[in-house]
Amino acid sequence: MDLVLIEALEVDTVIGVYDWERTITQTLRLDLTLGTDIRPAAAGDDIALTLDYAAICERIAAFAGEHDVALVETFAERLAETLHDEFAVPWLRLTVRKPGAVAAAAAVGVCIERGQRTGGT
Ligand SMILES: Nc1nc2c(c(=O)[nH]1)N=C([C@H](O)[C@@H](O)CO)CN2
Repeated sequence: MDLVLIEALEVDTVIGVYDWERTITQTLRLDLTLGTDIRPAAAGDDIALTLDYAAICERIAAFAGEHDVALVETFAERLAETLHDEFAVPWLRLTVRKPGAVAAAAAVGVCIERGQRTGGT
């Protein structure tokens, strides 16, 4: 399986378990590794035959703007479902970091893997 990468994508959203967090927008930092087979796109030099990382970044920004949840776990799980459904991603690893949430830490967050990681030749 080949991998398409998106690193340190910053998106703004309403997120948090505390009342004061319900009234502000916070920035999340996302790392995504998306499983695919890049060979058809490479053979045809055709963006339509691969995962368009620019389109995926736009979709993630829109998703963040539309959603309002308490936990980074919920954000990660729902985003993974959305990407799986809309971009036919067979496997992904998604890290969601919330910088500044804990003063003594550079960031806190979660990392999930979803889907089937198939072998390649
Ligand atoms: N496992 C989690 N722990 C905590 C979360 C979270 O989303 N997942 N969130 C908070 C607060 O919203 C915190 O980020 C505010 O600083 C606390 N723990």
